[in-house]
This record gives sequence, C-alpha cells and structure tokens, in this order.
Amino acid sequence: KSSPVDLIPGPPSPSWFYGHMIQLLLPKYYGEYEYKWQERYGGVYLLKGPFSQNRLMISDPAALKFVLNDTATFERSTQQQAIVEMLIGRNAVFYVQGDDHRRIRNIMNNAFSPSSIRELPPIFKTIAEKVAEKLEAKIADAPSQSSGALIDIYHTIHSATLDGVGEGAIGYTFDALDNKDSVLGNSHQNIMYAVMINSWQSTTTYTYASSSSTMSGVRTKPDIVFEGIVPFFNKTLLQLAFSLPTRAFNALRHNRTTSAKVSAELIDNQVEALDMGITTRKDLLHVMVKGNRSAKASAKMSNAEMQEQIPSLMIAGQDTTGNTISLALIELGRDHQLQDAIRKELAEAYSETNGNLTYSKLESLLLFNAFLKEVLRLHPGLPMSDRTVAKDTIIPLSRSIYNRNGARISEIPVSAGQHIIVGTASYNRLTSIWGPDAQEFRPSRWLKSSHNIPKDSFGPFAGLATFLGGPRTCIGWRFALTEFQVMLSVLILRFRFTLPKDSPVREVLAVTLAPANEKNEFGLPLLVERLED
Ligand code: HEM
Repeated sequence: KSSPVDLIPGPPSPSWFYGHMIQLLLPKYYGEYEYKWQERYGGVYLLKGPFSQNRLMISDPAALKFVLNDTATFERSTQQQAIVEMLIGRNAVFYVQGDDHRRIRNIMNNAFSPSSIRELPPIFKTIAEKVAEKLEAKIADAPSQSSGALIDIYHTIHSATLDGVGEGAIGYTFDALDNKDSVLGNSHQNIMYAVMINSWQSTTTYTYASSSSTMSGVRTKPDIVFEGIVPFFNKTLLQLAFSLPTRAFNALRHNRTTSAKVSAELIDNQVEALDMGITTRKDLLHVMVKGNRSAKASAKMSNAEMQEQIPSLMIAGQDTTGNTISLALIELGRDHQLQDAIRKELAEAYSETNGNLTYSKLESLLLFNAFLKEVLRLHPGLPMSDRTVAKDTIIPLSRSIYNRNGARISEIPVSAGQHIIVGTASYNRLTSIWGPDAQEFRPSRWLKSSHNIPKDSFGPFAGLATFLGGPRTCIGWRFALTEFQVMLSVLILRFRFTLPKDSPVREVLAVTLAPANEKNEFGLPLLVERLED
C-alpha cells in the first residue's frame, strides 16, 4: 500500500532485508552514513527499515518540536515499549502514557528540581575522589617511573556513574568503584550487557565483578531484524518470547525479580526513615517518597509504580552519563590547549572557593560549560530515538523540501503506524542552526555573544536535542550536567589526559553512544598523568 511519505526523497536502499539499518545502526563509526545523508537530503528524508518498511528520519527543528510536543499522536515506538516492558515493566516512566505519565512525571519532576540537584555535588565529589585514587594507584603500579600511565578508564568511569546514580538518585550504595558486589549492581549489569550485546542469542552472562573484561557492545544483524519484526508481534507472542529459556531472557527475568525486591526494600526504608522523622537524606528517591506522601490521593504514585521508577532511573542514568564523560575525556585528550585553558579556569575557581566548588560556582564557569555544551552537542548519549504515529496528522517543516515529483512542500502528511526516527545527533549538527562549521568540535562557539539559541529549538538545555523535549524530556538532564561538572572538574584538576596518536577508539552505537576499539570492545585507553598539586 502506498503511503504519503513514499514521495519523500532519501538515499537508495542497499538491501530489501535490512534496508538502511546496517548503515544507520552499525557503521564503522557512528554517523558515517547518517551525517552524509543529512548533508545531501536535509532535515527530513526517507529511509528503509527491515523488510523495507518506511522510516521517516527527522532532524528539521520545527518538525522535531511538533513530534516531541504531541506525545498523544507520536507515541514511543512499539519496539521501545516492548523492550522497556521486558526490562522493567508497564509502570516505568518510559512506558506509561497520557494521564498516568503526567501524574508520575509530576512527582518525579519535583525530585529532579534544581533545589534537590543543588544538594548533589558533595555526593559526586566523593565518587570523583575515588576515581582519582584509582587512577593514582594505577599510575603508581605502572612499570615506568614516570608520572603517567596508559589506563583504560572506561570501566572505572562506568562504575563511577553507577555509584553516582545509586547514591544521588535512588539512595542505594553500589560501591562499584570499590569492586564490591551488590545484588542490584550484579543484576543490572547482567541485563545491560544482555540487551546491548545480542539480546536474543547471548550465551554468556557477565557478572558485574568481572566488568573490567571487555566485551562487544554493538548490535548485531539479528538484533536489527528482530527490531523490525517486533511491531508485527502481538502481545501474546512477545510474552511467549519473553518466557524462552535463553540466557539473555533468564537475565532479564532475574533482573526484574531482583530489582523489584530491592526497590521495594529501598522504598520501605525511606518510608520508615520518614516515619522516624529523618528528613535529611539528599538522594532524589527521598524527595520522591516525601513528595508522594504529601500529594493528594489522585496525584500519588502507587507503591508498584514507585518501585518501577528505581530500575528506570538506573538504566537511564548510568550508561548515558558514563559514556558522555568518556567521550568528553577523548575531546580533552585530543586538545591540550583546550584542556589547559579549562584547567586554568577551574584552578582559579577552586582557589577562590577554597576547594569547595558549589553548584552555582560550577555553573558560572564560562569555558568549562561551553566545553560541556559542545560535548553534549556532538556526542549526544542517545543519538536517536523512535516514535510511532498513533493517528494521521501533518508534520510542519521549518525549511521546505522538494518531493520526488519535484514539488516544493513545507509539510508532510503521515499516517497512523508510520515509524519515525528522531534524529537527535543529526539535529545537533544542522548547519542551518549551528553554522557551516557544525561538524567541528569548537567550544568557543558558545562563548560568542552573538550565539543565539535557535528559534525553533526545544528541549531543556542550550537548544540542543540531546535531552529531547516536550513532555518526555529527559528528567535527568540537570542531574547529568551536575555530575559532569563535578566529576570532570576533579579529574581535570588532578590529571592530564592524552589520547594516543594511534588510538583505535571510535564512537559506536550500543543503545547509547560509546567508545569502542576496532574489535567492538568498549574501552578507552588514555595516557593519564598526575599533575603537581
Ligand atoms: C548525558 C546523559 C543523558 C542523556 C543524553 C539522556 C537522554 C535522554 C533522552 C534522549 C530521553 C528521551 C528518550 C525518548 O523518549 O525517546 C531521556 C529520557 C529519560 N531520561 Fe535521560 N539522559 C541522560 C541522563 C539521564 C539521567 C542521569 C537520568 C536519571 C538519573 C535520566 C533519566 C531519564 C528518564 C527517567 C527518562 C524518561 C522520561 C519520560 O519518558 O518521561 N537521564 N533521556
């Protein structure tokens, strides 16, 4: 059956079976094809999914804003929903829709407000100090007597962000940096690898304790085909698939049971503490439970709902932040001049405040924050998302395009069922917004007084699509930013990072954007040198 989007131009499909999905999801480095397509076709073009299904790729600002603001018409895609349901359940904030979503977000938004986030820097600082100690220990162990060593920092950073989301968001101590095993940590790590590697055929379960081993993290061809097939599954078939006795599904089931149990305990502890009059905890779950108690009955979350937000926050908050910090260190490791300038700004602030870099002080650092914005622009943790059109509608464009018949169009009709790719990374590189040097990493662009946030921009931060926008905006963007500021400031003040000249590291898509070597193993070897105090 022909569809109105058939007339939208796009690159020729290399395969009926895979469509463009191998090029889009599994290129040698992320964006190898996508950014060229964008250059050629602009802010909206047509791609093919598995079995040549139409997939409308959108990075046009007006179109994206329209799609993201109307969550009733543009729902999270069937595939995304199926995966969230398997991983967490139907109460997860990612899964719920409409009034339930609004009610749950209201209670959660309160917990993620600036006043709660302001309390987090000391928590992040303790974690960052532990990272620094680990790096120092590795430098001390290095065979050469120099002040530096080649260290794969990837897993240390990931443990740090697991600890960060544990202590900052859900009030749980993973002690991942101390290589401690924790029930929730083990289980969480297993499913993340199960999902990221090869969700449906994984023969290995990884234990958190051995997470320093490297592993392949990108999606395989069967995953992509599976993703294409999921929309054709009905609920019964999906549930049947979920009960298959493969290791990956075992890990998923095990994790759901474990995290439900631990989450229930965490909430009980919070309630108990509140009953005893303890209201001084700083983690966001504390604020959530407190807010929920005082909310009126119709606005409350049930216990079952509250429980599913705990694994939701863990899944959303660890890899995204861990990878972004790693990718930020790559940029610093490539450019010592920039690194030195940021270090100078940080050192001045550090001495002015006697080493107490508060939330407001960190917010005031111009170059450091320009750098973070540029990292979030070019390395968005989730470089794309999906939506499914729930009812026929017309998407406006900020720039008209020519359709396949040569007619100029400034809007695109779409039918129910149409799959849309939300091109976050592509939007962040639009030359119409960011200028002719949009592809270049240049933090100074944010320092120009003439730099304007684009008029069609959306989203909570700096006109970037990185945290998306509309009612489903990333709830954790301020949490993430504060964590980056604190962790990176501690590390930059103490160490100099260098990316080796022949480094094979590149950016790949493994649900989130991650650094990987030529064998698709996650990792980031950097030369780390201890600086004089
Ligand atoms: C650099 C770090 C991060 C990036 C790039 C990021 C990006 C995103 C994006 C793109 C979405 C929307 C997904 C979609 O609807 O398709 C999202 C949603 C979400 N994020 Fe983040 N995120 C980050 C960090 C965090 C952190 C630290 C937390 C929590 C501690 C968090 C919690 C969430 C939650 C709960 C949602 C679901 C919101 C909803 O559907 O209402 N994120 N994030």
